Amino acid sequence: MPSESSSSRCPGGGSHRASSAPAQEQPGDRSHRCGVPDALRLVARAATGILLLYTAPALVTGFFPVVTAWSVKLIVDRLAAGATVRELLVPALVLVATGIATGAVPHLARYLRTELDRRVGLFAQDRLFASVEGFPGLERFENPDFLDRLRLAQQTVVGPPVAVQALDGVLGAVRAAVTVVGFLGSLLVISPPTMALVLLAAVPTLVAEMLLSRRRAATAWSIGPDERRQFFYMGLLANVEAAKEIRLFGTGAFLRSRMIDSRRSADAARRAVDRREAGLRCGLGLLAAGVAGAGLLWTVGTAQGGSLTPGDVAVFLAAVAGVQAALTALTGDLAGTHHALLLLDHYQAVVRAGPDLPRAVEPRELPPLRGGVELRDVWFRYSPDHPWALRGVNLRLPAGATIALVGLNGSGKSTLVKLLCRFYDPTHGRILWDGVDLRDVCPSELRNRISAVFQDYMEYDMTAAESIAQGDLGALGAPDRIKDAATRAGVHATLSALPHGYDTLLSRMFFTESDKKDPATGVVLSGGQSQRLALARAFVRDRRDLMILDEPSAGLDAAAEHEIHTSLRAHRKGGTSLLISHRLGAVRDADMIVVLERGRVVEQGTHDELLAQHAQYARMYALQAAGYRSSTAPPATVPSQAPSPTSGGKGT
Ligand SMILES: Nc1ncnc2c1ncn2[C@@H]1O[C@H](COP(=O)(O)OP(=O)(O)OP(=O)(O)O)[C@@H](O)[C@H]1O
Repeated sequence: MPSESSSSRCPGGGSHRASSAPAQEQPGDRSHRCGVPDALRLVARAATGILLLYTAPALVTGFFPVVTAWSVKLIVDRLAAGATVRELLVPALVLVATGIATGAVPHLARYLRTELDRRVGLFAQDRLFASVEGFPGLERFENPDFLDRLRLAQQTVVGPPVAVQALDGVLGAVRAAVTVVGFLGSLLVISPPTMALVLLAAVPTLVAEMLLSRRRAATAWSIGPDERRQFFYMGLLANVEAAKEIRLFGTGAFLRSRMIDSRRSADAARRAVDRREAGLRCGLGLLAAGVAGAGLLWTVGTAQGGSLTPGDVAVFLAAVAGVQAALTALTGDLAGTHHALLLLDHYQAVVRAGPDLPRAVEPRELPPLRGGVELRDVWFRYSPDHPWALRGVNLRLPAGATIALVGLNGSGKSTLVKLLCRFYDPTHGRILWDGVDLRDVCPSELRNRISAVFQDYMEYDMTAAESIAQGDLGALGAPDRIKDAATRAGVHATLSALPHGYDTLLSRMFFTESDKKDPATGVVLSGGQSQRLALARAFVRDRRDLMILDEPSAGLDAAAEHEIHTSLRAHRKGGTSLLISHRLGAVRDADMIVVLERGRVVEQGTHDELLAQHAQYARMYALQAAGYRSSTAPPATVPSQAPSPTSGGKGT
């Protein structure tokens, strides 16, 4: 169990506190729900100065419609009273100034807004991926709920960041509220009955707009699955990997119809809301026109009686239109803010998720491997809902030995490797590195001592040298190390012959308009060559204590796999290696072969010892050897020394 005491630093792993991994948050979990202050804090941390510059004019513009109406009123009233030019000058200048500001401020605000988007986007993106990079384990990457949340969180940082959208919504709502209050206050001063009339007309608008925005938000969420399906089919139809099967199986039309069905279904939901919105807006328009008309008749009549001035009539008309427009904007802004905050929830949940593995308070140093790695009664399942992948594994990997792990599909080989790298912790039991429990060491320190090629190795869209140096970034400035690793992986000749040698880009993704026709811009390696490149990536860091090759050679022929393992042993004399392979002949020279079956170690020993046991290993080996014989008949009995399956088909 992780020990508990004061905090200390773990290189690359953050501070250590005794804590178990936080419970997996679900997308529906609202315990950390974001509010406007969270959005503001994020924007302020990214760009305080621009935030202040942007906020002030954005709010001031709320007064413009009211100031304009009052200026018009004063001019009209003074004109009607036969005022002099001097008396008209001030309201006229205010009107002109407001007009200029109304024309200029939006452009300035737009520039500040885009700058705010850029800075907040950069800050939020860096923070999001720093958090993701900080998860030491793999569980979250294999959890569909978390992946869904991560996908939504990524959406919040591409395009206009949602924190700025939330800020904009709030500013818009405040601006609209300022306009409404300004007009109502003006009418209260001029004529309380007209204010009551405008207020009365505003209530249905407000209610209708709120209902509409709620329905729009509900529709946006309800069509989410349809939209995701649509994107899935779009991606599939444009994907080079899928293209082979789609063409061969002739499923293109089927997939396209599914994509279109998803779109139709989403469109139908949107259409229903649009229709409702159109009907309601027509009603609101009629209501506004009715109120404006009735109010106008009343105010004109009152003005004729001398109780209201012509300017009061102008303010009334501006107020009816202004309040309706401001209320529509207000509800739209509030709905926009609500939507942005819901998305920000996902962002914050990822950023605040914390490490996904328990952390030792005082991490122990991991010494270079002297004795060995030992698994003691290790049980593991991916979650309580999953069956056990490892069931009480007891195994010792002695330092300096080459150990092969074999077994049928699903027997737990890759799972065991994931535990050795501490991508997960055992559910029960312990893994000891020279007696030190892996739970008590910093994951980054452990991984510093390990090199590996995984079954699902990566292909990087980088130059050949950069791609190999991903195994050890220190090799970036050391071409000899890169060449040595490539030579050992049997890919040096291929890479040297590329248009720019090791500096050739292994991708056709990043060409520009000018060099897109130049084949030297980038090349695509074959599957087997890519696999050798992945091996070179592992070899470039092979001064590590433990080398793991998890089926590194599925794309290579049997002889090539044998050659790789032989070369590995020669270069790693004295080093500890764990080899996983389905080709038993390729690993027959290992110091120890361990057979896994349904998560249990069922046999272990040297090749000869295991053959002598006439058990599962011997059966598997005989079966594979039979596949290499010229005769297709299975062997009647298990031979004591079957021919090597790596003999490349030149069987007996
Ligand atoms: N991410 C995962 N989530 C849930 N179950 C998993 C996950 N990965 C593997 N399993 C399950 O754990 C068991 C062991 O799988 P594992 O990949 O370790 O087997 P393996 O021996 O490496 O198989 P193969 O030879 O096919 O690579 C299998 O039942 C598999 O379905």
